[in-house]
Amino acid sequence: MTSTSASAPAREEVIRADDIRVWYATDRGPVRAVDGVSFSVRQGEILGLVGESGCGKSTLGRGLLGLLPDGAAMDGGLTFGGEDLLAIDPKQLYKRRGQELGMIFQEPLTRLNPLMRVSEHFLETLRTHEPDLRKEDMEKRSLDVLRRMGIPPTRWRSYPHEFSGGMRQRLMIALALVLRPRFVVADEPTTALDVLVEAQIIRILHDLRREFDTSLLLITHNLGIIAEACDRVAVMYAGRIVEIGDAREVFAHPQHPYTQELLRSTISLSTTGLHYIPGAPPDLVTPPQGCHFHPRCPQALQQCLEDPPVETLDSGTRVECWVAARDAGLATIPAGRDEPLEQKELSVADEA
Ligand SMILES: Nc1ncnc2c1ncn2[C@@H]1O[C@H](COP(=O)(O)OP(=O)(O)OP(=O)(O)O)[C@@H](O)[C@H]1O
Ligand code: NI
Repeated sequence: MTSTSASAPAREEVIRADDIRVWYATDRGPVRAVDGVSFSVRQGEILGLVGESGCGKSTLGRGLLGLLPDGAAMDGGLTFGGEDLLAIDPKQLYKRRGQELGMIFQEPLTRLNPLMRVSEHFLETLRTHEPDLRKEDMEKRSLDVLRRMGIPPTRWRSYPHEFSGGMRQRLMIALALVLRPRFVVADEPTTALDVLVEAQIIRILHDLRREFDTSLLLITHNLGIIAEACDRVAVMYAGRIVEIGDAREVFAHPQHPYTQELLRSTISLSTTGLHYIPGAPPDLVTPPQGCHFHPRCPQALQQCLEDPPVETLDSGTRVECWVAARDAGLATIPAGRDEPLEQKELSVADEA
C-alpha cells in the first residue's frame, strides 16, 4: 500500500523550511502560532502533520504557501525548488509560485463561488496561472482531472450547490490539481466526510503522487489517515514540531511523550473511549517555559523547564524532548534535575 520512503532512493527536496516563525498581532500581544519549525519535503513525498486543535498546523501550512491572513508575520528560511524565498514578501509568494503551489482547504463551500459554474472556476484558474494555454486544452485538462476525482463531464456546467458535500470537496481538490502543482498543502481534506469519501481521497492522493510526483503536506487530526496515506509524519505541539520521522517508525516507536499520548488517545477513543490527554494546549501568547508540553506531560522532569535538545535518533526520527534524548544516550540531565515535575495541571484536569 504505502510505499516506504526508507527503501526509495533519496529524492530531491521540493520545499525546505528553516526555523520558520509565524505570529499574529493581537491586543494581548503576539500569538506565536509557529515558533521555530524546520523540516523538508522531498519530491513525491506525503508528509502528515498532526497535533491537537490550535497547535499551529494550518498557520504553518498557509505560511509555506504565502497565504497568511492580514495581521500575520513570518520569518525564517524557506526554499522552494532550490530557490531561496527568504527575500520574497510572503504575500507575493502565492502570486509568483501559485501554479506550482496548491492548497486544498478545509471548507470547500467558502472557496467556491456559488454564482460560477464548474467550468468557469476551472477556466478562470487556468487563465490566471497559465494564460498561454488554448481554451480547448484548458477544457481537456480540467475534464481529465474531474474524471479522476469521479466527477463526470456532464457536470461541467453545474453550479457548486448542485453537488453533495463530498463531491464539492473533490471539486476543490480537482481545482487545486488542474495546475499540476509540485507542492500541495491539504488542510483537513477529509473533515466532515464519510469513510467512503475518505478512502477515495486517500487513493487520489496516491494516484497524484504516482502520476505527477506531487509532494504533499497533509494536515489532519485523523491518525488513521496518516498511517494509511503518509510516508513521514510530523507531530506539532504549541507551535513546535516535537517529533518527525518515518510514519511507520513513529507509530511503532513514538519517542515524544506527546506523540505517545496522542496515539493512546486515538486508540482508546476508537475502542473504550477512556483515555484523553488531560489539560489543553497552552495559550500561545505566553507558552510554558522550556518544553511547551511539560505542564501536561506524565514523564516531565525538573529539567523540562529548560528548552529541550533537538536530537536525531538512529531510526531517523528527530525528537525534541529531554527524556527521549536521555533515554537514547544523547543528553545527560544534571543531578537533582531528574526529579519528576509536580503536575498541577494534570491533577486539576483529572478531577474534571
Ligand atoms: N487570524 C488569527 N489571529 C490571531 N490568532 C490566530 C489567527 N489564526 C489562528 N490564530 C491562533 O493561532 C494558533 C494556531 O492556530 P491554527 O489554526 O494554525 O491551529 P491548528 O493546529 O490548525 O488548529 P485546528 O486543528 O483547530 O485547525 C491558535 O492559538 C489560534 O487561536
Ligand atoms: Ni487548522
